[in-house]
Amino acid sequence: SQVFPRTPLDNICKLGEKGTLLERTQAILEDNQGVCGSSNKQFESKVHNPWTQKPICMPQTSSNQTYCVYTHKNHANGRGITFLTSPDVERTLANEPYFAQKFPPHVNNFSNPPYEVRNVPGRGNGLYATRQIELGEVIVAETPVGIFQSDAFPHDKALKYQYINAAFKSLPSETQEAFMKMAAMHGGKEDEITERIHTNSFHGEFAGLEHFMVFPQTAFMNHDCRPNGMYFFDPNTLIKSTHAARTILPGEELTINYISLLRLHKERQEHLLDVWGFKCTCDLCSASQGKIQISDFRIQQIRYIHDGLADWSASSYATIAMAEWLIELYEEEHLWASRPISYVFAALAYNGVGDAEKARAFAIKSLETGMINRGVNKEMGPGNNNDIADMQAIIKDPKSHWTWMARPPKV
Ligand SMILES: C[S@@+](CC[C@H](N)C(=O)[O-])C[C@H]1O[C@@H](n2cnc3c(N)ncnc32)[C@H](O)[C@@H]1O
Repeated sequence: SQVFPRTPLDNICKLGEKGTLLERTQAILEDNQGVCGSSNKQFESKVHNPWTQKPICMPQTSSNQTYCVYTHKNHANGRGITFLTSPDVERTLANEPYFAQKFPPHVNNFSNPPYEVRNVPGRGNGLYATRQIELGEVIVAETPVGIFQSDAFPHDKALKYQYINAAFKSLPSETQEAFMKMAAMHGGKEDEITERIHTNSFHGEFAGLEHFMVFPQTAFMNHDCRPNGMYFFDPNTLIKSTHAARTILPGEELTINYISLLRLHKERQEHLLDVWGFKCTCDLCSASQGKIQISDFRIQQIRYIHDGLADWSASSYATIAMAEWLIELYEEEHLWASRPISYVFAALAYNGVGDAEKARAFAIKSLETGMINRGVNKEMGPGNNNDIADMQAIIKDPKSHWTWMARPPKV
């Protein structure tokens, strides 16, 4: 992959060191031209690869940390991307192939989508299928337009808004428009850009540090505790792809999960309220107490079976019957978006007792039903984060996989 030279820190315009807040904000909005004063003029002609404009840095804090706006205006076929992050993180970005890659035509292409935006009282906008969407079909594939290190939101609100606005204003105007179409529903305590970041961001890690990522089209999708969409963020390409987790009929709302699907009702409600700032009104959360209790009971059983099947020690309580039961529980619970996981568990469990045929059949099924949100990603799972590779290995040669006969049948 191509490596770009990084921007040395002293080749950066440090805003906020002088002038009033108004002057500084104005300076940022004027695209950072001549705002650093004459001492920095000597740097102005230098190259800032891979960035298309000169990085803009906050004044350093007492901890000597600074955060800067780094923008690539042409990224992903002209959509643009801006980072508000630390120079340490930026150093690692410069080694990533994000800026050299060619994007497939469906990425950031929102013409002729299989959905329309509709407004539903109580939930704001959402995406609704305008035709049948098949299992696995791509619904949205897009790159983030803004990536903000979570630590880069200082308590000094004026300073925070100044730099967040500078990041926003550095994006192409069409991308700014898409950004402003996102909902601002996080309590109204922040400015309009920050409010949108808090309402719509997904978490991601860059250089091991937490960042908020903004995907304006995916952001139209409401949360559902039993969603019909599943997504995967590929850290190597920065593409977030959302796919149908089952056949979706015309008129159905397209939904994703903002949080883990295996939390109990109360845990989900609390988390969505505390972190996302809304009370979930999805079908499951709006169901009768009886239905919610049955769902919670299934989730508890799923968690128990997961723990057993993930334990490959001699004292594990896992059985093959549990693996079969797990698949039924996922079906009954309508956990389409994570259903492939149940097949992964079953494939490994059958391989563990030396049933190659069943192991292979479930491995195939896991790949057929999606595995989208597994990708090369982490999260919980049967012991490692290489589910796809594991399933492919079992399909190819079950006996060469480490689980082969690793759990002889109990007598
Ligand atoms: C990422 S946005 C989703 C799109 C948004 N509805 C809009 O109008 O653009 C997240 C916001 O949508 C609303 N929302 C999403 N899922 C919801 C749900 N299950 N129940 C209630 N409100 C929901 C909440 O206001 C939340 O802050």
